[in-house]
Amino acid sequence: MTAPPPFVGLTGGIGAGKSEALAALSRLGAATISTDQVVHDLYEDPSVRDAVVNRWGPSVVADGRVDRRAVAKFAFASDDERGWLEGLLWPLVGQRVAEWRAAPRDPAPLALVVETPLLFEAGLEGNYDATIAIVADEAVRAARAGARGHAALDERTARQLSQGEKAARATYVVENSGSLRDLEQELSGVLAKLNP
Ligand SMILES: CC(C)(COP(=O)(O)OP(=O)(O)OC[C@H]1O[C@@H](n2cnc3c(N)ncnc32)[C@H](O)[C@@H]1O)[C@@H](O)C(=O)NCCC(=O)NCCS
Ligand SMILES: Nc1ncnc2c1ncn2[C@@H]1O[C@H](COP(=O)(O)OP(=O)(O)OP(=O)(O)O)[C@@H](O)[C@H]1O
Repeated sequence: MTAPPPFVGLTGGIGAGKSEALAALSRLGAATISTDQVVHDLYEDPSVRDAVVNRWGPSVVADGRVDRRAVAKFAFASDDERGWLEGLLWPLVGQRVAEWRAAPRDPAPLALVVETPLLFEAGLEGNYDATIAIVADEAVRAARAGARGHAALDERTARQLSQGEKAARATYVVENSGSLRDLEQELSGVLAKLNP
């Protein structure tokens, strides 16, 4: 029997380029999943929608759908509120990722890569065969994140480890201050190391 593909956690600061890295890894032959996207999908689940309405009231729903900007304002207002939301969502995200990981794939991908912004903060590194931190110059990252217009950007940042701490803990550190082509090339090197 051949060994299963390496199970890899990908993280990085807000705006460092995690989503672009995930897209590049997919082009290079990895199977990928984004926990941010899983969270977005979970908000379509009526039981999740009802739970956030029960907690914060009807203003978190617009036209029948959860308004994530409104949720962010409530969730990042205090550690208790943020902790409540993470307690609701993280087990559900874990279940979805486990199902995704177990799905049969033919041909086998070069790696199974999970984008997880809070990988180290949540203590998940032991779940993975290897971890990748995407980092970018602070000014580049701030400009990219600022352009996104995230609600409660400072509070999100405060809940995360610094780029330096993420990089120190990761198996591989990938610099993304240059072009998308440079990013893909670096990630190609990481995939080669993961598949000696
Ligand atoms: C607060 C929510 C509604 C904001 O949605 P929004 O579309 O504005 O942002 P999105 O989900 O795309 O996240 C963008 C970035 O924000 C940061 N972020 C998201 N959740 C958190 C958090 N709990 N703590 C710190 N940073 C966070 C991450 O860097 C992430 O990449 C949403 O992020 C959420 O429900 N977060 C709680 C669940 C969680 O912890 N998700 C992280 C992955 S499991
Ligand atoms: N190397 C690059 N060259 C040009 N633009 C880039 C590069 N890397 C990322 N970007 C752009 O910067 C923005 C943020 O990148 P991306 O969404 O991949 O980061 P992220 O870490 O997933 O961000 P978030 O934390 O906001 O989810 C996007 O608009 C993306 O297209």
